Amino acid sequence: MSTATCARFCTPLSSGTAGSTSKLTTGNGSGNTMTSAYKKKIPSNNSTTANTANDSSNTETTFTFKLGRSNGRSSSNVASSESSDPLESDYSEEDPEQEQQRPDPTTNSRSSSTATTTTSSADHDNDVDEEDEEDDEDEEEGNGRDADDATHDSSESIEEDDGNETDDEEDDDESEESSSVQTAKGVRKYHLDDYQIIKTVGTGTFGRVCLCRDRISEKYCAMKILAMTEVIRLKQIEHVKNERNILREIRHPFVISLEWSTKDDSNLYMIFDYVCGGELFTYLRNAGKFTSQTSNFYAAEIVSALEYLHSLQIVYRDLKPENLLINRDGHLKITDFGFAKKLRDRTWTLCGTPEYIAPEIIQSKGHNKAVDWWALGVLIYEMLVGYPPFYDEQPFGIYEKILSGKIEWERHMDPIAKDLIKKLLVNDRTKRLGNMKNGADDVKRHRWFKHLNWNDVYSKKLKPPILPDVHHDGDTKNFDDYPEKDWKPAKAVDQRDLQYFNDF
Ligand SMILES: Nc1ncnc2c1ncn2[C@@H]1O[C@H](COP(=O)(O)OP(=O)(O)OP(=O)(O)O)[C@@H](O)[C@H]1O
Repeated sequence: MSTATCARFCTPLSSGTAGSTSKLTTGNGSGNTMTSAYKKKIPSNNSTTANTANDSSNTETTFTFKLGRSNGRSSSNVASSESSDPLESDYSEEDPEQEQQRPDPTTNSRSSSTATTTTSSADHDNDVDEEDEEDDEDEEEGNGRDADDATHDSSESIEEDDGNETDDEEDDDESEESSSVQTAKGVRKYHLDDYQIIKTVGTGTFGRVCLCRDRISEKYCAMKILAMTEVIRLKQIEHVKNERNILREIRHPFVISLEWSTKDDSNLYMIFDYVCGGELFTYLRNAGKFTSQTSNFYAAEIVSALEYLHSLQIVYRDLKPENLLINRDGHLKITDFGFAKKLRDRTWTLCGTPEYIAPEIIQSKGHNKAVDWWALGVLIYEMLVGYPPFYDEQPFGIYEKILSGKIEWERHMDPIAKDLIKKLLVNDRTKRLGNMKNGADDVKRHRWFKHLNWNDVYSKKLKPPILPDVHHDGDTKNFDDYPEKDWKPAKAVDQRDLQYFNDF
């Protein structure tokens, strides 16, 4: 989710009220109960509305949408359980010549959706024997080692799907409202009361993110507060636990740092460093598009982070400008690990934001970290052009365009950047840059990054193209205002439900 924003270019499904959820049966449109659409303004007076529209595709898949991850952008969590391949049937008669419908860059609308789907084993095996083929450049050679060498138990439930693959949870005693944590300065006993909540800076499906001040260290931090009732209702227990567990494991200059997490009987709490510059999304919409140099800077920091995450077998799965925060020093911090997952092989959870979803996710083929490289291609395109390469007013239209593989190119686009995007937006993931035998090195060695010293990237030695306008570390001017009176205390969950979060 995000702040200061807008709906995405496309609009998912039907409209509703912020914070609620929706269930959609694709096909005849029956079964839709929708959720939320935020209406927000971007600071630059670009007003935006999160439009939503009824979907009318003809499959029998049930989707549950989680909306309102960002102000003005709706995000959706899709749980699909009735069809082994929910989207494929819609693409049999696609028209490859169909003109790409261009988004109006003056609207700041984006719908994001995340889908969780349980598919049949038949589908899972579709791709298992894919092999790499040589591409037209050295850097693209590979053997597709990441692509699909395993089978998967398709009968997993949504929770089981993610939960089973997050077997790195440690037993710990940190599931109290206070806990002792080893810090650089020794053991600290953390309490929720240590944090003085100052202001809401973001909202999400399950709650909100607040700027707060650590009374002990006097540092500003961001507290993500998730109402357990909502997490349970939206069947996101395992995603939230994944998020916490993965965040505890990682440390990287361009990834948000989790300081502490806890719960009480109504909420889950995660405390992060506060990133006061706001979202890259806001800067991009205000600028219209970025120069090749600016895009290159942000892309490089993302490549560095993705390489790190993938080295830990973590697939991020939600790359988009809304989830990229700009720190006071101008460097990026990737946030929102709600869809990140520790992989054993492939995973079948359908998730992401429509414009950023890779073809193999749409086709329920099982996917791996290649989806992040696909999303990087979408992101670089969006930074350079101002809107994403696959656009339609409805998610199914977006999916259709993604599968068609047809991309419209701006005449004056940097040809070297275009070459990289083309190599990332390859439908066959075994030929996708980043997912071949040299992994991230192939991306790092691409000509668009030729001038970079990657150690300098990691060490934040590159000069940031944008320095956020902030006066102090706790400045909230880059975030929208949220009426604080809108927040009612979350309901306490009963003991039985509380057990779902025993290890949080
Ligand atoms: N560490 C942080 N510092 C500053 N702002 C933050 C921080 N973390 C999150 N935010 C703001 O809060 C918003 C919501 O955060 P996040 O996306 O993590 O929440 P979420 O509940 O997972 O959202 P969603 O329901 O869309 O998945 C972000 O888009 C960002 O604008």
